Amino acid sequence: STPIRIGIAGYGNLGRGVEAAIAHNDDLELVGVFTRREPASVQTLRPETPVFAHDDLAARTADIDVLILCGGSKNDLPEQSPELAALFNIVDSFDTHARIPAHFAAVDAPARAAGKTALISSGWDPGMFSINRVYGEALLPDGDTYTFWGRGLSQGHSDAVRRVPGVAGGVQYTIPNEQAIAAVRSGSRPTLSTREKHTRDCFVVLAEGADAAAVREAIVTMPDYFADYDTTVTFISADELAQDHAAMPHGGFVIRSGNTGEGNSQVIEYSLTLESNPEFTASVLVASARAVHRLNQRGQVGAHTVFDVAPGLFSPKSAAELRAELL
Ligand SMILES: NC(=O)C1=CN([C@@H]2O[C@H](COP(=O)(O)OP(=O)(O)OC[C@H]3O[C@@H](n4cnc5c(N)ncnc54)[C@H](OP(=O)(O)O)[C@@H]3O)[C@@H](O)[C@H]2O)C=CC1
Ligand SMILES: N[C@@H](C[C@H]1CC(C(=O)O)=NO1)C(=O)O
Repeated sequence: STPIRIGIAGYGNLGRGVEAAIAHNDDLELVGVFTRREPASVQTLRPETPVFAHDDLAARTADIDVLILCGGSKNDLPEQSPELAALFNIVDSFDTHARIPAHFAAVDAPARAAGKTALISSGWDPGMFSINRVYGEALLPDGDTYTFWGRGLSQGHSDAVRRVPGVAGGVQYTIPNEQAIAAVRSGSRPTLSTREKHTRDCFVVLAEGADAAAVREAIVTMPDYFADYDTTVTFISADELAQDHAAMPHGGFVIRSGNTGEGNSQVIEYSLTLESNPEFTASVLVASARAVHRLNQRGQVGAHTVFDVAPGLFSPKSAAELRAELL
């Protein structure tokens, strides 16, 4: 059958991961990368990948079935997703949880008006972890849900750090509280505040002439990202960042601990162990692009989240094949 033609909007860790992931999916074809920078300055994973200017997108609506947005959630996606949802079927990984309802509304209107389909906030959290939280609550109404991440590199928080004025580069690691995890695993269903579950460690390269105290304050007080956590900021050199912080492992798990009928304890757990956060997230985004293409073919326009997508739509297999092989 005809391959699904994919565009990548924004080429960072995630964009590179999508470029790699498309090569693992025979039913997908990469049209090219679209960047706000000078196209010739962008080094892609595969030399044959075409690179275009972001502004060329408006002229390419007939060439792309689904555009995967790989910009940062802090500043890029709030602007790009609504704008591009009016031109293309899109997938994004928007992960500023507190703002997902507003982002959904901002994308839904232009998508509907254009007869396009959007899937926002795909990935693993939000995304695969969200799906498992909703299953846990639906299956075990008498229960509590817990999510733990790391220790690992959060791309959303790292992007947010890099957008702070005076920051030349940086990463953020999320560290789970081991006592909190033990309490959850004991089945005691503890009440835990955001601050009691994780701490956040930032490693930052200061821009020339920037004020370290002002940068630290801007990070640790940042709403929706750091304000609710005990956060450290350590200043390092650009060489240390390149040498010691290039890998992007991550992972975590969702637990639903509940009780059924005659008081029996039931526990559901879904976990991820990721050597590369961006490559795994990209794998979810390309499967999401397949689902969005099918939803649009069925006339299901407007914004969607992973809660609105039947699991089979993520698979390249037909419904009949899935029934025969995976049911
Ligand atoms: N839902 C989920 O589970 C997950 C979501 N995410 C989301 O993915 C987002 C993107 O993460 P990530 O790819 O790591 O972010 P990056 O900082 O690597 O890239 C973000 C954007 O910055 C621009 N950019 C990239 N490199 C450079 C550079 N050297 N100089 C200038 N600009 C550059 C690119 O746009 P352009 O090419 O147009 O310049 C790119 O799209 C995160 O903000 C996070 O919110 C990530 C992981 C999981
Ligand atoms: N969206 C996260 C994916 C997970 C990781 C995370 C965290 O460490 O706070 N929250 O959700 C990311 O950008 O990496």
